[in-house]
Amino acid sequence: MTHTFDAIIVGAGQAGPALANRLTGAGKTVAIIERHLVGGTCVNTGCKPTKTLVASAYAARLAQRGAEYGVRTGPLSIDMPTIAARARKVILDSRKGNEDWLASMPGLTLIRGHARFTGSRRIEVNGETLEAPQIFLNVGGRANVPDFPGVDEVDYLTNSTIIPLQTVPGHLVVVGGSYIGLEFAQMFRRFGAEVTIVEKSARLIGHEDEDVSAEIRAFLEAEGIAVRTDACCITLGKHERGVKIGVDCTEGSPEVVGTHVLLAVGRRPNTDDLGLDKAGIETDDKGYIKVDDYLRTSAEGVWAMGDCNGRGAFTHTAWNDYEIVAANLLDGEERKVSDRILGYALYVDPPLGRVGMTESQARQSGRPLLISKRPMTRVGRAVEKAETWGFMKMVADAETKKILGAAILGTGGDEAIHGILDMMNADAPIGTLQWAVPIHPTVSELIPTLVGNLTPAR
Ligand SMILES: Cc1cc2nc3c(=O)[nH]c(=O)nc-3n(C[C@H](O)[C@H](O)[C@H](O)COP(=O)(O)OP(=O)(O)OC[C@H]3O[C@@H](n4cnc5c(N)ncnc54)[C@H](O)[C@@H]3O)c2cc1C
Ligand SMILES: NC(=O)c1ccc[n+]([C@@H]2O[C@H](COP(=O)([O-])OP(=O)(O)OC[C@H]3O[C@@H](n4cnc5c(N)ncnc54)[C@H](O)[C@@H]3O)[C@@H](O)[C@H]2O)c1
Repeated sequence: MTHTFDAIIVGAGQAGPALANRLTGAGKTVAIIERHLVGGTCVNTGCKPTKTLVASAYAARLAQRGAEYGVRTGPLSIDMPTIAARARKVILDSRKGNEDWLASMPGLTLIRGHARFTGSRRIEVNGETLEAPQIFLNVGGRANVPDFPGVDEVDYLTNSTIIPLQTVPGHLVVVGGSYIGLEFAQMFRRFGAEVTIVEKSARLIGHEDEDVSAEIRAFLEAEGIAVRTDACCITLGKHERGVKIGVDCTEGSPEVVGTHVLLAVGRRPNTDDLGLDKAGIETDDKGYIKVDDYLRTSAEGVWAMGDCNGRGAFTHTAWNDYEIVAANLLDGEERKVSDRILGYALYVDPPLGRVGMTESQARQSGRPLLISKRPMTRVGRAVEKAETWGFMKMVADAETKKILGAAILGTGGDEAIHGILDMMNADAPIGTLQWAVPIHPTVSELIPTLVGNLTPAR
C-alpha cells in the first residue's frame, strides 16, 4: 500500500523537526522518518552530552586548582557514574523535549524505521511505500572508522560509546586532534586519565592558524596531555594493558600503549544506505549530497539539510539550513547558503570562538589587511579569573574597513566572539565600534581596543 503525504522528511536531527513544525503549521501533511533516536547526533551523542561532560571537567579543573584561589577542600575524587548520569539526564530531557514537540504537531506522522528511496520521490520504510511531491533529507553523519590494520581486533571507542563510560580510562589514546579528539582528550585528562593525542598532520586543529594550534597544544601539554603529531600509518592491536597503537611518527616511539583508544578522525555522511541512485540524487566523492545555494539536490523536489550536504558540520549550520529552506518555500524569500557567515567554537578550556576567515585565509585572498592581536594576559577579566591562556585576534580589509574574521582563544571566547559575528552580519565597518561603551570587566570590552589597534599586516 502507498501512503501519500505533502512532504516527507528523513531524519529527526536538527533541521528535520523544525521544518516539520513549519510545514505542518502551513497545513501540510508530513511524515518524518527516524531510524534511531529523535534529536540525532547533537542531542544524543554530540554537542549536548559533550558540553555537559566539558562542564564537569571544568569543575574538576577548578577543584584541582582550588588552592591557587585560596580555596582548600578535602582529597579530590572523580565520581564517573555521577558525571555520566548528568550527561545522560541532559540527553534524555532534550530527546523527550524533541519527541513531545513532534507529538504536538498536527498533521505529522512520526515513523520509526530506516528510509530508503525506491524511486523518484518514493521512499520505502518498514516495508511500506511513502510518496510525496517534496522530500527533505536530514540524515546527518556518523563517526568515520577507517580500515586501520587491526581495527577489528580491538574494542575502540567513538563519540557514541565514550559518552556513557562509567570508569575513567587508565590511559586514553585519542586518534585525531581536531574538535572531537581535543574536547574528549582534555576532559578525560581532567577526570584523571593519562591521555595521548595522535594526529596525522603536523599540528593540532590544522585548519586554524598556526598560532592558534600552537597555543592549544601548549595549554593541553601544560595539563599533562602527550601530543604526537605527524603520525602516519596508524595500526591497532591488542596489548596486555589494553591496546597498542602503531604510529609512524617522525620522532618518538613508534608505538603508544593505552587502556582505551578513541577514534576521532572525522565523520561520514549517512548516505550510503539511502538508495539515492534510485532517485537520481548525486553525491560527491565523499558521499555528501550535492546541493545548490538553495539546498536543492540534483533531483527535482528533493532538498538536503544539515551535515549530509557537506555545507556545514555544526548544529547551528543544520538549523540555518532549515531556516533557509523554510524561508524560501513558505515565506517567499530568497535565502542562500553562501550568505552565511560561519562562526563556531571549539570547547576546549579555554574555548576557541571563531568567525569568518582565518589570518592565513585572509592573507591568501591577496587583499590589503589590517591585523590586531592581544594576549589574554592583557585582558583584565582573564587575569582576575586566573585564566590567561590564549589571545584575541582580528583581521580586517584595509580598504573596505570591514572585519574579515576573528579568533578569541581564551576564557569566555565562545560567547565574546558573538560581538564580532554580529558586526560582520550587520556588515558594519570597524569604526562602528569606536564609540561603543562595553561593560567592564568582560572579555568583550577589549573588542573595541582590538579594533583600535588594527595595523597594516606585514
Ligand atoms: C562529539 C560531537 C560533539 C559535537 N559538538 C558540537 C557542538 O558543540 N556544536 C555544534 O554546533 N556541533 C557539534 N557537533 C556537530 C553536530 O552534532 C552536528 O553538526 C549536528 O548534529 C548535525 O545535525 P543534522 O540534523 O544534520 O544530523 P543528525 O543530528 O546526525 O541527525 C540525522 C538523523 O537522521 C537519522 N537517519 C539517518 N539516516 C536515516 C535513514 N536512512 N532513515 C531514517 N533516519 C535516518 C539519524 O538516525 C539521525 O537521527 C558535534 C558532533 C559530535 C559527534
Ligand atoms: N565544538 C564543536 O562545534 C564540535 C565538537 C565536536 C565535533 N564537531 C563536529 O564534528 C565533526 C567531526 O569532528 P572530528 O574532530 O572527528 O573531525 P575533523 O574532520 O574535524 O578532524 C579529524 C582529525 O583527525 C585527523 N586524522 C584523520 N585521519 C587520521 C589518521 N589516520 N591518524 C591520525 N589522525 C587522523 C585529521 O588530520 C583531523 O585533525 C567536525 O567537523 C565538527 O564540525 C563540532
